[in-house]
Amino acid sequence: MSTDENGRIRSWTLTPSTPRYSPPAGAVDAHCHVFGPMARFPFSPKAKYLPQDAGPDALFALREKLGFARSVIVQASCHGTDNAATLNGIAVSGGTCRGVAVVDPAISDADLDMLHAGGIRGVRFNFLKRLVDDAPMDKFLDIAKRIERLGWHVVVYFEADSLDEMRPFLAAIPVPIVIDHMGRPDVTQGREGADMSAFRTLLDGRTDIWTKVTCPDRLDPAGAPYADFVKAVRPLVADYQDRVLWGTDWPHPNMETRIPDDGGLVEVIPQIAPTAALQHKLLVANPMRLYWPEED
Ligand SMILES: O=C(O)c1cc(C(=O)O)oc(=O)c1
Repeated sequence: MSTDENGRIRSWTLTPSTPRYSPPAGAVDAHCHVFGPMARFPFSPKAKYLPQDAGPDALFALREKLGFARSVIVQASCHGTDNAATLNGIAVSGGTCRGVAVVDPAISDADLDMLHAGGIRGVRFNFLKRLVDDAPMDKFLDIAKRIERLGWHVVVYFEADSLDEMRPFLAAIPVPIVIDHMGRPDVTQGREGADMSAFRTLLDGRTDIWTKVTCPDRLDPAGAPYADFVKAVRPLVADYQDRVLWGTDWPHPNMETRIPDDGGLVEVIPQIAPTAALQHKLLVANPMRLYWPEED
């Protein structure tokens, strides 16, 4: 745990290892965040955690070290619905970042257009009670309908025990859906455990539901080298290879007691995607289709 004199938490390591595995050219980290810097981009008064600054410079330095070319910055809950920090990260990236926003349901069409011009390509709906005060499904559905004209998708974050109540909501969404961290299955149940099976049923119901095969550090209680995560997730990558994404999740919000080594997270990639063809889909072809479709 690393908390500074102002009570601000650091949830990422300052000394990540250099991974032995080298991602393919053009690899995309499709799930990471920026925090602040707070002096320019204050956190939301409703934030459930107060992190130290983790701005674009630190993100780009890590990306370089890990061998990634592009990033998708996902608006972190600590910034609420003010996407300025995310837009700043995209703006200073020279075209190498795109983003996913969190929006107030009352947002105007003009403001959605402004987000698009700033590199946003999706909206995130967060259902974790420890992260947000409310998650109004009817209003989220309205947003999902309004972003269709922009060619965006929605990113949904929920936990495995709420999957059943999510099903009708997800079924009503008219745009592609990306599920954060596979809806947090209990990976110790194994590849055919109840959580993974329920999640596969969801993926089987629609061909435009994608998922991020991310966060072994959050999902595998045994920690590195994340053997249970690998066992449960490798078959998922093989079976849904055209709709899986990978990301570091840096700066790992809330992971202050189990800070992962980012290099160690990259080492997991060739274990869940064991061939060059799978790695290319996971790290290049799939995220490019979703976030840089004009280059596809
Ligand atoms: O599980 C988490 O604590 C978490 C939090 C956030 C966020 O605060 O936005 O994002 C994530 O992807 C994961």
